Amino acid sequence: MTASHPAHAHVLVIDQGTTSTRAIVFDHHMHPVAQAQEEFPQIYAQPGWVEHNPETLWATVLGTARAALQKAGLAASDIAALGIANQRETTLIWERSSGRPIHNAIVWQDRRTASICDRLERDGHAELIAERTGLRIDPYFSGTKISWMLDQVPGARARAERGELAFGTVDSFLIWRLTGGRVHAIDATNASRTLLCDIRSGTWDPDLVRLLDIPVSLLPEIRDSAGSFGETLPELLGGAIAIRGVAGDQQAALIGQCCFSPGTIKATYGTGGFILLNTGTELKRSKHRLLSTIAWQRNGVRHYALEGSIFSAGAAVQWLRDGLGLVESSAETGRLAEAADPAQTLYLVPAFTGLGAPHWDSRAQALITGITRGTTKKELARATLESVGFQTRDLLAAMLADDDEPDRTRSVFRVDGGMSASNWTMQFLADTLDMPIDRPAFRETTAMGAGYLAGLDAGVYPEPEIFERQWKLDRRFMPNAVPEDRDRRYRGWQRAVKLALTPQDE
Ligand SMILES: Nc1ncnc2c1ncn2[C@@H]1O[C@H](COP(=O)(O)OP(=O)(O)O)[C@@H](O)[C@H]1O
Ligand SMILES: O=P(O)(O)OC[C@H](O)CO
Repeated sequence: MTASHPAHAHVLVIDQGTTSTRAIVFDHHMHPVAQAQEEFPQIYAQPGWVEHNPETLWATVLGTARAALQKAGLAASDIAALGIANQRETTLIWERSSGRPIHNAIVWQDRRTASICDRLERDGHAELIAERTGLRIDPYFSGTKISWMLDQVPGARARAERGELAFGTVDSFLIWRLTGGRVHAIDATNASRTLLCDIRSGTWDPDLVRLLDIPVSLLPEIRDSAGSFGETLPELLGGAIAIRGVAGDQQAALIGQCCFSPGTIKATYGTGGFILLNTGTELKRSKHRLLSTIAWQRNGVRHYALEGSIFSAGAAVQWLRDGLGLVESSAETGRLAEAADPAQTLYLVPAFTGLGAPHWDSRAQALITGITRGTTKKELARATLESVGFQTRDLLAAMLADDDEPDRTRSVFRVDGGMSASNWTMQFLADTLDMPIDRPAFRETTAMGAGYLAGLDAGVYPEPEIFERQWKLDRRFMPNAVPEDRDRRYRGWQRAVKLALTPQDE
């Protein structure tokens, strides 16, 4: 990107996501030069539970990082910095002495702590938690998952109190393993998803730590997203590499999409869907059940975002493919949707792991409405893809209602994630939101964002004003729906959602 940098100043990124781990090597112009990816199994031990085997995560991290370096024909000494992006909220606790986890990682989608959340809600803590953390009481976040592990794994609480255990989200766990236990740290974006961090100051909140009964010795140190996280053990990647950029994957995508200005939005459609609106250095509060979250922290200065979190986006497509066996590949859903009968109005509310923003109903049940004798997999595929558009419209409406400058907010909406490959879904999104949707040429924006943070800290990549010039459009989807049809269909979606929500008297 700047001609003065030596050609060996590459950046390696590990993107540890919900269903797969990717590693990408970028050169000093921020061009990707090699990539490796490995999927890993999801563990559904009980209904509503989702776990990952930490050793499998670690194996995929090492495997993909080594493979990417090898494909690039580079050695560790060619890498100026390592960046990490990770699935957020997913919770691990491990032994400080051995680095061995005491339990499988409890994944962000896991609902097992719904009753702990009910108790917090009943005891009147919602306001305090929202004020300090920008979050809501929901099993999604790490805090109640930590409490659950301490209470359910035999001996864990006593060991934690003796200082023998360490907690971390996936970034912390990887930093611990990569540095051989020398660094126990978390970046500010990941900390902001734990339910324990005061996002006004970027520090652990003693009241919340006490409320959830979590020994302070468990907690990692909160650091800038662009900054030093130690060095990898030389034997892991063939030489020591400095870890200099860390961010939760959704925040990393916001950076990779160059949404640096307040009012810009990115939406990532992977397993879930996450829509983030940059609100600058101002911490904005939502009146419409969105989250406030740290977008990144650099030189101790925090930037913030409003976030709408959709728990099932691509997950619903995966269900059609792997659960029902209706399609062989995810991409087939677009072709089926295209051929669906326009006269049928089917709705799928994909509350497979409850509903996130703006409903926050962890017990909501998935449902399909409008089935007739004429319904085929074509209409079901269309309803599945449409559910992503409808859920996004729910969230955009909340963002615009929270916004003092809604016109500015309607100017930049950039998409990425596996599902953004679906032209049919992106056109439906533009139609439903009634605004243009921009898809970038380089879609690994999560890795790009973490790589940018690491390269920026290493002095290899330039400041945001220059970096954002490299963002390139692949395709703009223009809205093209008949307003009456669009709004009638959306009202039908809203009716279907009402049926999926837990009745108030339960
Ligand atoms: N052409 C497509 N049409 C619809 N869904 C797709 C398409 N390609 C990928 N997906 C969905 O995108 C998801 C994978 O996206 P990815 O960003 O890799 O997810 P994650 O980071 O959560 O692991 C899967 O759920 C898959 O079903
Ligand atoms: O790994 P992804 O892309 O599904 O993202 C998961 C989110 O970080 C959960 O909050």
